[in-house]
Amino acid sequence: MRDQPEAERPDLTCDVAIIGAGTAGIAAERAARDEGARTLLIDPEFRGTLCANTGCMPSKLLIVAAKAAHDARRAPVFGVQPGALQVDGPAVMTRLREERDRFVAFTRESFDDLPEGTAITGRARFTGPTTLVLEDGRRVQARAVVIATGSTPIVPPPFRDLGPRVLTTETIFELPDLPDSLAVIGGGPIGLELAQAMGRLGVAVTLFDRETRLGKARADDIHEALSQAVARDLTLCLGVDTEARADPQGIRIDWSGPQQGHAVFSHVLVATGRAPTLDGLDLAAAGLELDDHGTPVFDRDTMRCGTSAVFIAGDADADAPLLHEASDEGALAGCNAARYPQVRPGPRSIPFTLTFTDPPLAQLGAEPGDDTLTGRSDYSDQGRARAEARAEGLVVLHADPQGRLTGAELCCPGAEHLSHLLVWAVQSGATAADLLLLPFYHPTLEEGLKGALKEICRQIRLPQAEAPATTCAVRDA
Ligand SMILES: Cc1cc2nc3c(=O)[nH]c(=O)nc-3n(C[C@H](O)[C@H](O)[C@H](O)COP(=O)(O)OP(=O)(O)OC[C@H]3O[C@@H](n4cnc5c(N)ncnc54)[C@H](O)[C@@H]3O)c2cc1C
Ligand SMILES: NC(=O)c1ccc[n+]([C@@H]2O[C@H](COP(=O)([O-])OP(=O)(O)OC[C@H]3O[C@@H](n4cnc5c(N)ncnc54)[C@H](O)[C@@H]3O)[C@@H](O)[C@H]2O)c1
Repeated sequence: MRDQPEAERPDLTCDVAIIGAGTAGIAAERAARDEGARTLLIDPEFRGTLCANTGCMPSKLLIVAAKAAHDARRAPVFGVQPGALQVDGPAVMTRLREERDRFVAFTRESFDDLPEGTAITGRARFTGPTTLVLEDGRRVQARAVVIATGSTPIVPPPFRDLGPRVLTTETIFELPDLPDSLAVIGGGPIGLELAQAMGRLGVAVTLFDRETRLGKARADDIHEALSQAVARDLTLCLGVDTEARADPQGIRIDWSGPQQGHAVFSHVLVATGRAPTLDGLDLAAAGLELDDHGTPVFDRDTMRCGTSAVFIAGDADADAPLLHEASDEGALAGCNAARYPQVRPGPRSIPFTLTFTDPPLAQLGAEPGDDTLTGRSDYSDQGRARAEARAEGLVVLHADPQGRLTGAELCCPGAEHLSHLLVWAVQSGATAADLLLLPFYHPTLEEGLKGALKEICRQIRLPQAEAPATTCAVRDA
């Protein structure tokens, strides 16, 4: 530094500068510090993670309120009469925000544990391969940089500039009351989860998507189960183009394609995807190679961008925009940034997505190939699901020619838990026969997996023996 002219001398120096204090950035900072690096964690707001503020947690809080309404509405199936159902919209939104704020406070408290001088408030942009400048003019020089700037909702042109009735996940959780009616544009995880929850809370919801496939469901029968389920709570309008304009009563949506029509909604939720937050970072100054979408080209085993000293993690890399991936990628990026130039590949978990509809949609592992074995379990008459009056959907398991499980698709009651068991089984290298030898308690949703596991075993003559203690004959003896 000493031979740099004073005007170019950095105000702040460190081994690893992390841009963005969300889940990925927090994990990167911790991992780099654990490796002995001097770190700076830079964020304009330090408001806590997206997950806690406007992502996973508030969306799940809305979903649990919707579940309470749904359970009350279907209680008469069991002979239980809860009386006339009333949903208190302001109370739903108040509880959501109170609980959300608790989660946010926890993520903010983690900033208090940072070593003094580590948290730097400001918006960063590159001025060179490992140099940054903050809005207030402070210059930062690092040995390596981690980009962990997250993502931002995409709002297509027809929905821009129509005022506060057009919502994104940045604004929907701030509503003082539930909307009277809601058009949801986009049937990905965000659109599906929030549309079904709002529908169950009594909001008249129509979900529009320009594609005919919801939630990127990979298998036709899984998609069929999902769309049948959500269509009970809302109106589906798929494969259509939408136009929007302001109307005295709200927002008018005109749609065209296989179906045509128009309607006025009090609010519109735009859930048409999220883009990495890379604008304003001046990636050109960092000299990074960019893909067609302007995202740095990086190695997902090391999180390194090309041959540079820049690493990327979380939604910013547009690879797998999920909480557990942001956390894992952050840790890997931070570790490698601290060790730079000694960069090593880190472990990556197998692909796993879970959309919290009811029933949930879960997909894990690789897509099936030509030699993939498949086994199915039908949940439309599964014992425990039937007892709970929610028997529907199916599980499809995939295995390699030796019977080793490689992936699964689920849309059935309990899929969020069943898919966890299955992803653990896949990651541990278990075969279908191995799982059949494990205990299955009765009567559970897990028992429903046996049909699919046996079908795989039959195809390659693997033993279909079950763990003896779980068979009725032994239990009854
Ligand atoms: C409604 C919704 C529901 C979701 N539900 C789930 C779910 O159930 N399960 C799941 O696994 N995932 C879910 N996700 C996805 C998950 O929330 C994200 O993948 C994850 O939170 C991304 O973390 P991140 O660290 O990449 O980004 P963030 O937490 O957004 O952090 C990015 C940080 O970068 C900062 N920043 C941006 N630009 C700059 C700059 N120039 N300089 C300095 N700082 C900057 C921002 O201020 C921010 O603090 C959901 C997302 C949404 C929107
Ligand atoms: N449970 C979870 O894990 C969870 C929940 C919510 C969000 N997320 C994460 O957030 C990310 C973003 O979610 P998302 O649902 O916004 O995005 P997405 O990209 O997954 O889905 C967007 C949907 O909008 C549709 N679409 C795009 N442009 C459109 C247009 N102009 N008109 C009509 N439809 C249009 C697409 O066909 C697609 O179905 C997801 O990829 C996921 O990783 C995860």
